[in-house]
Amino acid sequence: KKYNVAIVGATGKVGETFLKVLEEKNFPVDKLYPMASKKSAGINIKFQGKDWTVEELSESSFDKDIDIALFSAGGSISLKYAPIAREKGVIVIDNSSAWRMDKDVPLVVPEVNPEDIKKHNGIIANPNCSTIQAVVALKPLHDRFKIKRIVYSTYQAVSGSGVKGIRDLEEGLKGNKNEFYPHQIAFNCIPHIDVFLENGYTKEEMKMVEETKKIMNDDSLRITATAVRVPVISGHSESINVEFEKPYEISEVFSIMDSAEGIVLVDDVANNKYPLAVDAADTDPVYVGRLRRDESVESGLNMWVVADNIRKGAATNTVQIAELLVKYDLI
Ligand SMILES: O=C(O)CCCc1cccc(C(=O)O)c1C(=O)O
Repeated sequence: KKYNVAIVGATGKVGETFLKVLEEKNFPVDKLYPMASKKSAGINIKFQGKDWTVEELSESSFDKDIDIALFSAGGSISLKYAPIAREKGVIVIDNSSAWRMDKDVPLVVPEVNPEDIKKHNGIIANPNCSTIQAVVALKPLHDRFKIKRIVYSTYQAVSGSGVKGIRDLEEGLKGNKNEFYPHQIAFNCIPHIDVFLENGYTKEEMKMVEETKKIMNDDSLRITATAVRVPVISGHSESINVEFEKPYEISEVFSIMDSAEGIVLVDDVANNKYPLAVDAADTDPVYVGRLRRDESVESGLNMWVVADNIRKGAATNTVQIAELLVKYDLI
């Protein structure tokens, strides 16, 4: 069977990666409907050996025979158009935060909570990139040792902000002033991603806290986060400290990580081997390393987790969700 797929935000960084990953995975697409804002309408897109024309997104865009719509065009577009698409019988997989915490919307990472997809009511949410890579690494350990507390510290690539963030870094490195970030990102670290909230955290930090609990289906988890922008183009790196309910052996952690789905263990510090953003760029795995006991608590562990924020962090995870719909015969 082949499916008619709409791509909302087809010309953005994530949108173009949706297309790249759909092709790489040979997803069975019959008709492609690339959609974007007026300024991108008319652009030609080559996909699976054919030419497709970008149409301007409108309220009637979903009046045709579309099976799945992949959204990555910002929260306001998702809030307005996902319900319109759903009304027409389209299954929406949304990459924005607009629907993630809605109780009727499953928030899915296929390696972590694939079954949740069966509860969908027409909209499925793709988690925040920093959350996705973290829960892929944490889920196998949570299943075995029961996590009680998580401390996230992230080092996030500028591509997470799209082309404007990338340009700020490239221009900044040439000594030109910044346009997009509140401060110079070149030669700097900025502890400010998204907006600040009443509690002094940023939205990016609270996304990690709240989305982790929903995906792991455990509101008892105690989580804190600090999200930092760093002068890297591709690949988010994260230092993750966890405290378990149960005691553990470090050798068992290594074997769990080495065999877990979606994870590549890179941990051989005697030979300077540990996950690096430049190695993760343009690949799909979540890379885990620097595994070591946190001696300051009863049963604690430190790790270093790296992944491509545009691929596994957004586009690949979304396409994997589409593949799950097919696998579970939900479409
Ligand atoms: O900056 C980063 O490194 C990741 C942030 C990704 C992002 C950017 C703008 C808006 C949203 C949003 O959907 O709210 C999101 C998101 O949460 O996926």
